[in-house]
Amino acid sequence: MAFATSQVVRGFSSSAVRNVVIKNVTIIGGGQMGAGIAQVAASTGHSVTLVDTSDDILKKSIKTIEGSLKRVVKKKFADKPEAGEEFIKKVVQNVSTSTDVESAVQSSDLVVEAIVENLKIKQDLFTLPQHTIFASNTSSLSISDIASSTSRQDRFGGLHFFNPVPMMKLVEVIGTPATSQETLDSLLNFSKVLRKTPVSCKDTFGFVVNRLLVPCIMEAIRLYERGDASKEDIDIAMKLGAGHPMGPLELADYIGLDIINSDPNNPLFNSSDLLNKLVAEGKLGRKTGEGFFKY
Ligand SMILES: CCCCCCC[C@H](O)CC(=O)SCCNC(=O)CCNC(=O)[C@H](O)C(C)(C)COP(=O)([O-])OP(=O)([O-])OC[C@H]1O[C@@H](n2cnc3c(N)ncnc32)[C@H](O)[C@@H]1OP(=O)([O-])[O-]
Ligand SMILES: NC(=O)c1ccc[n+]([C@@H]2O[C@H](COP(=O)([O-])OP(=O)(O)OC[C@H]3O[C@@H](n4cnc5c(N)ncnc54)[C@H](O)[C@@H]3O)[C@@H](O)[C@H]2O)c1
Repeated sequence: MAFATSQVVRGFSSSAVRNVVIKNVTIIGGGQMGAGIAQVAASTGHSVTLVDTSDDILKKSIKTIEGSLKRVVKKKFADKPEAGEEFIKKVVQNVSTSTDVESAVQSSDLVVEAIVENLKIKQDLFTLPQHTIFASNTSSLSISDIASSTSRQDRFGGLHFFNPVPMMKLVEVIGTPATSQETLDSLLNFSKVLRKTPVSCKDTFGFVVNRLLVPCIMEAIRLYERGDASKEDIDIAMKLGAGHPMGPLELADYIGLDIINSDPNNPLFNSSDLLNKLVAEGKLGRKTGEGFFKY
């Protein structure tokens, strides 16, 4: 770990901020989001350790990263396919895997948690070395609640990426009242090093994007559930009428219906019988081959 002074970091008016230079990153959870975060961190020269509960899952995560990198290099190295192959090799070499969370975090400057959306499981994760910054990629849980299980709340924040991580430019950086300025600066700076655009947000429910996006998705589900419009027409309407790249039902499948439904009792998100039924049947969207649509 080292400290750096960088000029104006978005969201802060001071002309010089002190932040931890992040080189070694541990990502816990190698699913859709964890694999994507590992990929962008490794692509920008970080040494990444990806942690999950089994070697089989981790093998799948590396396959996902390789598949996504192939799509990235197809455009980036269109004229130089050999350089593209070399780039993929280098990035994959920057990623090691582990099922032992305690040892994986020992030399980390930053740990990003991207495991299942469950407060208790997130809180139970582990104890960390002193200097490490801990960040959660939670979609909807309170960062303060997750941090409350640790005695390191000054070095704890939210780092909320968007799916698919390699393509989506935004990162929401969330501070709680206990998060130190140095931690916030470090997370903002890290996001920029990943070539993302960070925005700052307080630890408020859904942060910015999900506070606005999830009610839209839920209204789309209810429209369909009531039979007001077909699922295809709802998606076409929002693509062509509102300029969204995906319709809300296609996007729900893309995110994962279990993730959308992870806080069904929240009045802001107000779940639906149809969504509960699909999740209960294991129809979680693209990742299981069926959600609102079949894949
Ligand atoms: C209460 C709980 C809350 C629940 C909600 C949770 C939400 C969560 O917290 C936040 C979110 O993430 S919200 C969700 C936020 N997310 C959204 O809202 C996503 C909305 N969707 C989109 O932005 C677009 O549909 C995509 C970018 C996904 C695909 O683009 P498209 O034009 O429709 O289709 P295309 O032509 O196939 O692809 C175009 C280019 O992208 C490339 N590519 C694609 N995937 C790739 C990957 N994984 N890797 C690498 N590359 C990838 C592809 O190769 C192609 O490259 P080319 O070189 O140009 O040929
Ligand atoms: N899916 C999205 O679009 C999206 C977007 C932004 C944020 N998020 C958030 O990111 C997190 C992960 O979501 P996802 O869609 O990648 O889920 P996912 O189901 O694809 O992946 C979760 C991974 O975590 C692993 N895991 C579970 N418990 C673990 C533990 N104790 N230790 C190590 N690994 C463990 C699982 O094996 C799985 O591989 C959630 O908090 C979610 O709310 C999701």
